[in-house]
Amino acid sequence: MIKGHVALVTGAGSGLGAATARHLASLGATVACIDLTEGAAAAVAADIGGLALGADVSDAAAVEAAFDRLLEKLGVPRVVVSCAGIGTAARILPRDGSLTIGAFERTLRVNLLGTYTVMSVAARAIAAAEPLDGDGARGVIINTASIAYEDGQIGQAAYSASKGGVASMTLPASRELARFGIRVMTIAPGLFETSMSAGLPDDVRAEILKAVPFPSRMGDANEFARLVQCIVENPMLNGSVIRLDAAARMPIK
Ligand SMILES: C[C@H](O)CC(=O)SCCNC(=O)CCNC(=O)[C@H](O)C(C)(C)COP(=O)(O)OP(=O)(O)OC[C@H]1O[C@@H](n2cnc3c(N)ncnc32)[C@H](O)[C@@H]1OP(=O)(O)O
Ligand SMILES: NC(=O)c1ccc[n+]([C@@H]2O[C@H](COP(=O)([O-])OP(=O)(O)OC[C@H]3O[C@@H](n4cnc5c(N)ncnc54)[C@H](O)[C@@H]3O)[C@@H](O)[C@H]2O)c1
Repeated sequence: MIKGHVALVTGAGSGLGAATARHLASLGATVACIDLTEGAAAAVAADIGGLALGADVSDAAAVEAAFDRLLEKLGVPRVVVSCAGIGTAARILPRDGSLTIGAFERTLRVNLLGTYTVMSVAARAIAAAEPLDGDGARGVIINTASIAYEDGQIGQAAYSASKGGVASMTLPASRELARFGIRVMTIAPGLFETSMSAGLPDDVRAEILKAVPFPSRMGDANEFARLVQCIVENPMLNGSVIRLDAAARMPIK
């Protein structure tokens, strides 16, 4: 379902998405790279002979338009990996008495609604495609949560809620899309070396790394990409959330 097929990666302009796009291309896939930052997607797409598509995943019309272009240029993607997302750090009750409801809404729109939107548009196209094997497999959708869905820190109520939603969608989505031969899986990464984690305060990152048993380091984006490959290549992986975290459990803050 990789070599000689089309794949779609969102958030492909950076970090885990970029590494996944590159890895799938190295395995013989033709990869469409969606990102809010079209230039970043274009740089990755140019490197791997893929297609760059600029779109905000929280904007359904933009996602549908990007998908229409993907179908026109490359055809139906059989592997869809949603990495697009934002990290939000905001207290429910900051000292200044402000409300952080806007930050919550923005986080849920991108991380949860954006993931649902891409999954919906992709599933519609994949369900109409020819089955690829004796099982009737047509494709696999892999979403990205975070260990914060279970170990959320102070200031991560919005982020953890968004990732908890992504994790919770996995089983019902896999149950519903089974009739179309579409598998749905979620990866919940721990701390990985990307632009997102680079933006964390040094003390926050240091505290988290103390709680990473082995290997006690940040993950490499290629290690995420290799799990994507494993999921695609093993048809028995369906409806589950896989923590990819070196046994980390995040501290309270
Ligand atoms: C990215 C991948 O998915 C993997 C991961 O998830 S990696 C983990 C990422 N972790 C995070 O992003 C952490 C998110 N949280 C934060 O960054 C911080 O909590 C925050 C920026 C929201 C707040 O920062 P913080 O340092 O607490 O500053 P601030 O809110 O001003 O509070 C300073 C002090 O005032 C106190 N205070 C804050 N709000 C208060 C209030 N409403 N009333 C009274 N006291 C208050 C706090 O107790 C704090 O003291 P503390 O040291 O005992 O906590
Ligand atoms: N890096 C980590 O430690 C870590 C850990 C757990 C989960 N995650 C999750 O992994 C995913 C990838 O994160 P990353 O570390 O590679 O971050 P990153 O910031 O390096 O990459 C995220 C990419 O998503 C794009 N993006 C953001 N909002 C978008 C939107 N509305 N529409 C389209 N594209 C958008 C950004 O432009 C960026 O290129 C995110 O969902 C993140 O929450 C990251």
